[in-house]
Amino acid sequence: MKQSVVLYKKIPPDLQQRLEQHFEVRFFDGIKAENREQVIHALSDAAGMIGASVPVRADLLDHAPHLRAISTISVGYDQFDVSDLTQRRIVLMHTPTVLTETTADTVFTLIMMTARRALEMAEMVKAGKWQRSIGSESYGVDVHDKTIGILGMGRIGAAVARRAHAGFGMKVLYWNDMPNPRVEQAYAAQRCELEPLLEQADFVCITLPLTDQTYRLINAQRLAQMRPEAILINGARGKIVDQAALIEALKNGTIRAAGLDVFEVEPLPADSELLKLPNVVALPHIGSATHETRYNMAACAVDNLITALTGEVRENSVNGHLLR
Ligand SMILES: NC(=O)C1=CN([C@@H]2O[C@H](COP(=O)(O)OP(=O)(O)OC[C@H]3O[C@@H](n4cnc5c(N)ncnc54)[C@H](OP(=O)(O)O)[C@@H]3O)[C@@H](O)[C@H]2O)C=CC1
Ligand SMILES: O=CC(=O)O
Repeated sequence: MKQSVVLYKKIPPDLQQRLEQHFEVRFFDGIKAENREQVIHALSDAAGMIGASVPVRADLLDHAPHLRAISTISVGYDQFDVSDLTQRRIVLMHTPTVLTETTADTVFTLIMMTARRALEMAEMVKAGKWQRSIGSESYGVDVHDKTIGILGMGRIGAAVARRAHAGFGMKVLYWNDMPNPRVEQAYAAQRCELEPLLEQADFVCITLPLTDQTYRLINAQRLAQMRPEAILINGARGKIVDQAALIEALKNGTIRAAGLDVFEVEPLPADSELLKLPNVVALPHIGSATHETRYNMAACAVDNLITALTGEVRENSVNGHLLR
């Protein structure tokens, strides 16, 4: 008899078929109040789960006594309590690498849009308000030859550093718990403490995971350490920034602008003050959202679940090494 798995995000039909070759698949379009009882029922004999964008914690896991693997269609895994999963002997799989370049492109999109005020200017043109040559009040700032400060020099941070160094001639500073000799050599990146990085960078880019240590890392005090001309880019997780403090800093000119793909609460409420600020570019968490990359992530996650439940986990596991 096939093992049963809960699929809680829509994936391309050919990938669902690949799953179905190995498992009995019970599909749910997300996990929400309306279908929670049915999900819990399906979890009662499930060996695996695969999906994204939903916290999967003890309130669900307590109903899944046979669960052995969860495959998240994301690289970030802050929706999970890894030590609880490990205690339950559930392996957590994720999708690093396949989304690195696309997410770095999104970070650079935010850098360009905020620096050149592309959204404001495009909205002005669309509104039919472009009636004469623009004046200095509408100018942006250069990106090339500036200093970028990258918080979290992992996969995505390094891909951002490559674009900054090779494409824009930028000086690269970074803050990371361990040195990254490869980026130091390849992109002349310099590792620094957080405070000097914040004091020097024209662009501060967050590419860190959300953890207890990084929660609200960028608070009012750290925003005040940034240059008034500096731009904050968050392509990682909203909760790494104190959003109320950021709104204040953007309103009172502590920093120039912010480019945000992620927010404390998602979807960002339509009445958020952030949306009223002209110096904010807000995207709906689209870091990896291209057809190619989302397909590759789903394929990676499907293969991860198959390996975790039928083979030997060698890569893409968050806690596999703790379970051997
Ligand atoms: N907006 C979007 O759609 C997307 C957002 N993301 C987010 O981006 C994050 C980063 O992804 P990725 O680059 O693949 O992950 P990596 O693990 O490769 O990089 C994270 C880096 O941050 C460092 N780091 C972690 N904690 C700290 C800390 N407390 N202090 C200093 N450095 C720290 C890590 O160092 P070390 O390894 O030495 O601990 C590592 O170098 C993901 O966790 C996810 O949340 C990812 C993809 C898309
Ligand atoms: O936010 C996206 C991810 O893959 O993590």
